[in-house]
Amino acid sequence: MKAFIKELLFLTDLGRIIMNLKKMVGIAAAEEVKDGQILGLGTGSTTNYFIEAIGLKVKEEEIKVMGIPTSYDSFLLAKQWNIPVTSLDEHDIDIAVDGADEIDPDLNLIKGGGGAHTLEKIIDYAAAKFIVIADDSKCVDTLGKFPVPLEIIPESRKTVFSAITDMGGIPAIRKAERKVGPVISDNGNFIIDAEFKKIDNPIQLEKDLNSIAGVVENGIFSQMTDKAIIGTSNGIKILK
Ligand SMILES: O=C(CO)[C@H](O)[C@H](O)COP(=O)(O)O
Repeated sequence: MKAFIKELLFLTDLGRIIMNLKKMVGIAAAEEVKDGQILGLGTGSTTNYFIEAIGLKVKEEEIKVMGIPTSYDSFLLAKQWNIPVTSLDEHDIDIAVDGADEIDPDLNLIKGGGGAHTLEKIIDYAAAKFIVIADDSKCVDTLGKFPVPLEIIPESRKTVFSAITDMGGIPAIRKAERKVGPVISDNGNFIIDAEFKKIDNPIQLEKDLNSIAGVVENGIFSQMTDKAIIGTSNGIKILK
């Protein structure tokens, strides 16, 4: 595995970069995991590489760990890799590793591109250490180009939409693919996306959005990331 990391660090073929960068940071995050730890297993194509790298270490009996998945998707992948699964009821989390849709220089994030941000936030925020992994296309000066995902109670759609509009956002229901109608979250709620274009104060907006009745959770993760492992064409960049 070390040889593979070395090979990826010196990748120069731009055509393979994004996928390989995701794999590179997934493997790098797995290198931080110690035997016996409880892991928060994030959701998304980048985190899938982390879960896979942990699965390989478990298979090779390099480490014994347990995972707490942040979605049905990461639960199924953990099962596929024979990573024992537990819950927050049973264990505290040592390290949570998760992806992001946007990362600002203060390590505030927008997450929820996969609609899993509610459980991701519960698990990532509960971890003793929260590491975000991403390729460098996710790094921005100011959050907001990526619309903020929100999980909402379906009955609250109209009032949530008008509250978001009053706050300067443009809300839209996320439409499902290969199913008619809205995306339904793992918790049975609607996922909506609110465009704010430029978020000057993510800490305040995270609080304000969650104060709207009917909002279960929003996808701004402010002030909680301990470390970001960013994949670039020149190798790995660590942000703290
Ligand atoms: O927040 C998430 C899912 O809800 C993902 O972590 C985020 O969308 C990044 O995904 P990817 O690694 O596929 O780019």
